[in-house]
Amino acid sequence: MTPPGDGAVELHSLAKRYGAVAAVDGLSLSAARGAVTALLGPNGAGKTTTIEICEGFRRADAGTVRVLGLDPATDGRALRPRVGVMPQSGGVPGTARAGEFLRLVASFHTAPLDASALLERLGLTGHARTPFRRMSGGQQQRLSLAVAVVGRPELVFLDEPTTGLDPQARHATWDLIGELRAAGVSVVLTTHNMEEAERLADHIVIVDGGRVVAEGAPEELTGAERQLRFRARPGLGLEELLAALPAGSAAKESPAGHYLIEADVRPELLATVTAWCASHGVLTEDLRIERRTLEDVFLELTGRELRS
Ligand SMILES: Nc1ncnc2c1ncn2[C@@H]1O[C@H](COP(=O)(O)OP(=O)(O)OP(=O)(O)O)[C@@H](O)[C@H]1O
Repeated sequence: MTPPGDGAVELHSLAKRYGAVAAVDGLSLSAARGAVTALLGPNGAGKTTTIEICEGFRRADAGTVRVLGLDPATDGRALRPRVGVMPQSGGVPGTARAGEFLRLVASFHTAPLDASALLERLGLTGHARTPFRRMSGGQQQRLSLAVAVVGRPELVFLDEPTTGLDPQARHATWDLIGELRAAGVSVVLTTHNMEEAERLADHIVIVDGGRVVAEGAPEELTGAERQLRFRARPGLGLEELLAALPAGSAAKESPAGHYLIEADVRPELLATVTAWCASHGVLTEDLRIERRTLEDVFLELTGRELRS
C-alpha cells in the first residue's frame, strides 16, 4: 500500500482561471502509484487543464501539485524522462514520419521499448514512413500513445486515449494500458467512455465545475444496489404497481415502454412485479436485474444538461 500523500500524483486545492472562467476550482486528488486513475467529467469540467498542470504545460494559480514527489512547474527536467504524456491531440510535429519520430523519442531514454515492436503492436507498421499530418485521426492517436510509453515511463498521462478509435484499436489500447498497470506503471487518464473507466480504472475521480464531486473504486461508485428493468406496452399504471411494492421503492417509465424499478431487489419483489403484470395482462420483455451503471451515477452527479 502506498502511504497517504505518496501517490504518483498529489493535488491539493488546485486552482486555475482563464479570465472569468474558473477552469479548476479547488481540486484535490491523489492518484496511487502502480494504479490506473480515471478522471471523468462533462466537457469543460477542467480535466485537461488539471492534467496539463501535472504535465508542467500550464501553471496553477493556487494549490499544490506533486508528481512523483516533484513539482512539475520547477522540476520539469527531472520529471521528463520519468513521465509519458499523450495529449488530447497533436504532440507530434506534422511533418515527422511515424517510425523516425518514435525512434528519435526512444533515443532520448536510457532503456526504451523497441520502437518497431511498438509500432507493430499498435498496427502502425504500414505507416512508419507516413508524415504525422497525413495519418488518420486514429493512427495519429495510436502514435501519440506509442510516444507516451516508448521511454518506459513510471507514470503516464493519457488524455482521452481512445476517443475516435475503431473497436480494434480501442481494445489494443486497453490491452496496452492493462500491461502498463501490470508492470507497475502509474496511469492517469481522462475519458468520456464509461465502459473504459469501469474496465481499466482502479480509482475513478468525477470532476465537475473544476472540482471533485465523487471518487472511489468503480464498484464503490456504482454501489451494491440493484435495479429492475423491463420493457412492456407504454402507459402502465405505475402508481398502482408502486402501491404493491415495499415502501421506498421508485418506478419510472422513460422512454415510453421502458420501465425502471429502483428498490431492494429480492425474489419477492420480482414475484410481485411479474404477478402484477400478469394480473393486468402485461407481457414483459427484457426483464433484467442489474446494478446501476457508472453512466447512471455520472448523470446523477453531473446532471443531464448539456455543457457549453
Ligand atoms: N487556453 C484557454 N483559454 C481560455 N479558456 C480555456 C483554455 N483552456 C481551457 N479553457 C476553459 O476552461 C474550462 C475547462 O477546460 P478543460 O479543457 O480543462 O475541460 P475538460 O474537462 O478537459 O473538457 P473536455 O471533456 O471537453 O475535454 C472550459 O470552460 C474551457 O473553455
